[in-house]
Amino acid sequence: TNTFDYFEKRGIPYNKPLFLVGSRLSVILKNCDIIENVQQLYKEFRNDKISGMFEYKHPVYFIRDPEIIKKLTIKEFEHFTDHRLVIDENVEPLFAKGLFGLTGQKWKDMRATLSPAFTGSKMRLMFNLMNQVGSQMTSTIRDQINEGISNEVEFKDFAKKFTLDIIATCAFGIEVNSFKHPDNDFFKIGGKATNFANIPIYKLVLFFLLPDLMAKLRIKLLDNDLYEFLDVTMTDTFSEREKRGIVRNDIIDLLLQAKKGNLTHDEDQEISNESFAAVEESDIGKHKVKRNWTDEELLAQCFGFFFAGFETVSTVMTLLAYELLLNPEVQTKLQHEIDKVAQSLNGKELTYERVQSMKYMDMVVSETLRKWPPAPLVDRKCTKPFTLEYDDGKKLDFEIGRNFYFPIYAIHHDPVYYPNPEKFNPERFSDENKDKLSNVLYSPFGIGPRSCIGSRFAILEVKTIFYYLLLNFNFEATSKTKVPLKFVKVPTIFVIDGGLDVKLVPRTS
Ligand code: HEM
Repeated sequence: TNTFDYFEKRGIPYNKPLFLVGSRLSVILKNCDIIENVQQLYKEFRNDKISGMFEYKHPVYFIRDPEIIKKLTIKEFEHFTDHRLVIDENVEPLFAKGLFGLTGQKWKDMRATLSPAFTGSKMRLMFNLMNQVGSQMTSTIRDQINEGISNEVEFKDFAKKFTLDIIATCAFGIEVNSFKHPDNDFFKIGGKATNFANIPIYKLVLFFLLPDLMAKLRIKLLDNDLYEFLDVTMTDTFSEREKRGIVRNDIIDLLLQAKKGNLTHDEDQEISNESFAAVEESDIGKHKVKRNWTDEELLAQCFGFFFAGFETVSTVMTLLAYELLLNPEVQTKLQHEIDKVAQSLNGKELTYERVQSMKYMDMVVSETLRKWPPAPLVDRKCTKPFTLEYDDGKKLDFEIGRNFYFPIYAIHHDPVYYPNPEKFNPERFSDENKDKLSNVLYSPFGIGPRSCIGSRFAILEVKTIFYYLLLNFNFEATSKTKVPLKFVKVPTIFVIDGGLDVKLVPRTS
């Protein structure tokens, strides 16, 4: 309890901590899910721009004010470059050495090495791989329904198959059709390893409370299965590619180019019709870097993409499906747009440009990410002392190692910024309305130089899959569909309790 007077001394309102658990009792007792937790914290001191909470024994600032969030994450980024990570790189290197876990200069260099792989022009090349997954998998589903297999699906599991196949082909060079071969190792191992709901709560608490002890005892947060599987698969793939000079325009190709220092930001080729939610790369991500990366460091990036992109994208897809069930008029309007694109293609393959041209699709995806941002709370760690001046004369000293949170979910649901926030309303992102939204009020992919590197990849994936699904099927609720959705009471991510049952009714042309 020696830290418990931290906010008192600084005159910051705070959530009274309890021995060992700090402000986290309701989470540990599983009394609330991540959304309820973020909303409680946001509303508790609603008139204060900054409040305090205790993550177990650690004091953490909770920043509610958009202008202060912007200042700390963008203008003063150099003082807050890192995330808080409780995983030791000697124990779980593939996790800790991924972009999310890297710190300081190494993070800057890796970000600059990787960011050219995620520009619009690289996404255009990678689109062919995503397109193949979308079109092949949808026709497998249609065939299966024609053969008499039930058209009622649990959508989260269904969406995971799509996202897993896309990550497998784009980041690992492996082609698996998880609808045809649901028992493939990639799906079995990946699904288990990335499900945070499977991590026992006591383990999470110990990692936050005693990270050094966990490292000394060499206890891992995640199962070994995934590390071993990806390690073997990827090491073979890297050497095979280099030996045979295979080019697939996937992330492995780009990493191998990056390893040789041949990958640069091609700004002149940036693509128009950018998705609204996509984040712009900062100058840090665009600087030229010459650094030799080891195979392990490159493998850690693939692992990181897998980890960051599998659960998040499948969650967004499931919540988008949920909103289409509840808002049939949105589904119909979206299908009109899709049908028009399909007609204009006249039997030819879907292209990146056509996907990007769908305005209503972009509005629907943007609104899904507003209402359901899969990362409801994001953190930063102070890496250089900083004094914040705010509210005409108030001062707050951030010392090295101190963390703060900014609550993406709560800002996206604050009626001051989004009137009637629980209503799913894609019109918020119409041409007339969207420009009123700043990058802090709308930040499903985080803010500033450290924001999500995979935003374009994620959005393209969702749009491509929904193009094929809605072209082929109407989504309908079944007698088992639960409304409203409930979430498993875990403190980390949205996990839909009991999943989402959807009936896929084949459309007749
Ligand atoms: C809808 C899906 C996704 C959402 C909502 C999402 C959201 C986020 C958020 C909020 C962050 C932290 C940003 C910050 O601290 O300001 C992040 C970081 C990151 N995301 Fe995503 N993400 C998604 C999909 C993906 C995909 C598909 C990939 C990879 C292909 C990816 C790779 C990463 C990486 C590597 C980071 C760490 C970036 C860094 O520290 O420099 N994400 N993401």
